[in-house]
Amino acid sequence: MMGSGKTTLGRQLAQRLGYTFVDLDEYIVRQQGQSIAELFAVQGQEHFRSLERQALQQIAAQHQQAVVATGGGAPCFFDNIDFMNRQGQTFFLDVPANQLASRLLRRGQQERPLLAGKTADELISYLTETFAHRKQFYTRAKHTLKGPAIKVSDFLRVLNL
Ligand SMILES: Nc1ncnc2c1ncn2[C@@H]1O[C@H](COP(=O)(O)OP(=O)(O)O)[C@@H](O)[C@H]1O
Ligand SMILES: O=C(O)C1=C[C@@H](OP(=O)(O)O)[C@@H](O)[C@H](O)C1
Ligand SMILES: [Mg+2]
Repeated sequence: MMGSGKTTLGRQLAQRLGYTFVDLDEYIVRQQGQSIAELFAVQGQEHFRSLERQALQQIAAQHQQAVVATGGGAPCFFDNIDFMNRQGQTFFLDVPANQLASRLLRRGQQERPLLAGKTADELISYLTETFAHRKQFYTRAKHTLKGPAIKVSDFLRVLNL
């Protein structure tokens, strides 16, 4: 989910493993020359989802040893979760919705078009409902890390490193 720490922890994990780090959102922003908010506003979410799928496949073809942080929606569209499971290890960061909301309130909302303009109450409702719908995709990841504050050492333990 948004705010679970994919970008932050993915970057730290890659550094610890000596792997390349790729953030799917950052890759798309650089490739398209537009922010995530602009992409949603100008061409719509559907177009963003197709760019996201294309980027995921490009990144997989470009790297052998990389940590990839996806956006929270990526595993929930097309066959992306199956595709990712075929490429390597996949992790679901299962962070409670109230924790996501407190991390994302205000600053985190601005750069995330799905959250922009929501009050605190609207944010918690949206995250709770979206999480409930998306769980069926997230739980197909090979590994789940659960808790309010997941750490890099949690990934390493699961990978026996
Ligand atoms: N493990 C963590 N513990 C506490 N706060 C975190 C953790 N990971 C990320 N954060 C904070 O939560 C916010 C969202 O993190 P981010 O890595 O962008 O999440 P995502 O990429 O999953 O949306 C940031 O403000 C970040 O500093
Ligand atoms: O959950 C989502 O649908 C989205 C998550 C975002 O990434 P983060 O999960 O890194 O915030 C970004 O891809 C876009 O705003 C949509
Ligand atoms: Mg991110």
